Amino acid sequence: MSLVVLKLGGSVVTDKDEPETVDEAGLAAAADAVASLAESGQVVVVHGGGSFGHHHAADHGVSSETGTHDAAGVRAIHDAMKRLNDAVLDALSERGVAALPVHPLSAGARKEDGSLSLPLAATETMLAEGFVPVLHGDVIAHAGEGATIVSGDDLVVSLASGLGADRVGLCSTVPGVLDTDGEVIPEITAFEDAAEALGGSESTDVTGGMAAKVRKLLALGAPAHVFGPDGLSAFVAGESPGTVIRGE
Ligand SMILES: Nc1ncnc2c1ncn2[C@@H]1O[C@H](COP(=O)(O)OP(=O)(O)OP(=O)(O)O)[C@@H](O)[C@H]1O
Ligand SMILES: C=C(C)CCOP(=O)(O)O
Repeated sequence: MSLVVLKLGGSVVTDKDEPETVDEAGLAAAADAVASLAESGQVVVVHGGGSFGHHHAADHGVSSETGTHDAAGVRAIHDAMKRLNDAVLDALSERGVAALPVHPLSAGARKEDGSLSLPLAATETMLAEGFVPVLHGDVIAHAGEGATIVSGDDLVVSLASGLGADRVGLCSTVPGVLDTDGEVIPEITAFEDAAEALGGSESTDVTGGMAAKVRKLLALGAPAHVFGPDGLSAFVAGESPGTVIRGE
């Protein structure tokens, strides 16, 4: 059975500029797409932080590299992500999807060099039993740093390579990776293909926006599609909307 890893960008399922606000229309469209994918194969969902995780992370001075030992701060970030995760799970379960949460804080960790170790037994067993695991960008224990942020994009890379995904999709608010004229770049095989056009994110985002996304997906070694909400149904249909990123 085919396995799809789909990331729902925080900017798709939340209003990124209003603290802790779900984008109901964006979430509904995304949940419809997951429901269609789940009818025909296995799917792992990952969602980003949007206006839930990033504001709290910035307030506590925590990023992917800079950690904290303040347990209250870690909980503030994690609890916000759990609230968003609950909203995503509710939207999926309303559509009959057997969605279950996997919280990275309780499952994985980072080594001193920043590399992510994400045990996959829970996710794998859920898939085998017909569930749809739903992970999320989170705060995670990091050797020597206390706890740092793990982005949904990092989780996608670990999941896709560890589980041997057949297709990877990242749904963001932009229709793909854009060139300096604002046109979608159809294919990226090296960072230089898009370096000039790759800035960070326009909103509060402690994990690096589109440039970091492209770097991580190039390291994946499997094709990944970056597309906007309008590309969701094409991705579900097995087409190739937006930008395809193929690592070496
Ligand atoms: N060349 C580019 N093409 C497309 N988007 C770009 C480019 N350069 C910078 N960006 C920014 O990257 C953003 C997408 O990355 P971002 O990490 O915010 O997406 P996301 O995955 O939806 O959100 P989150 O990190 O909350 O999950 C766009 O909204 C845009 O502001
Ligand atoms: C800020 C937090 C907690 C999650 C970040 O995940 P991302 O939005 O996928 O980068």
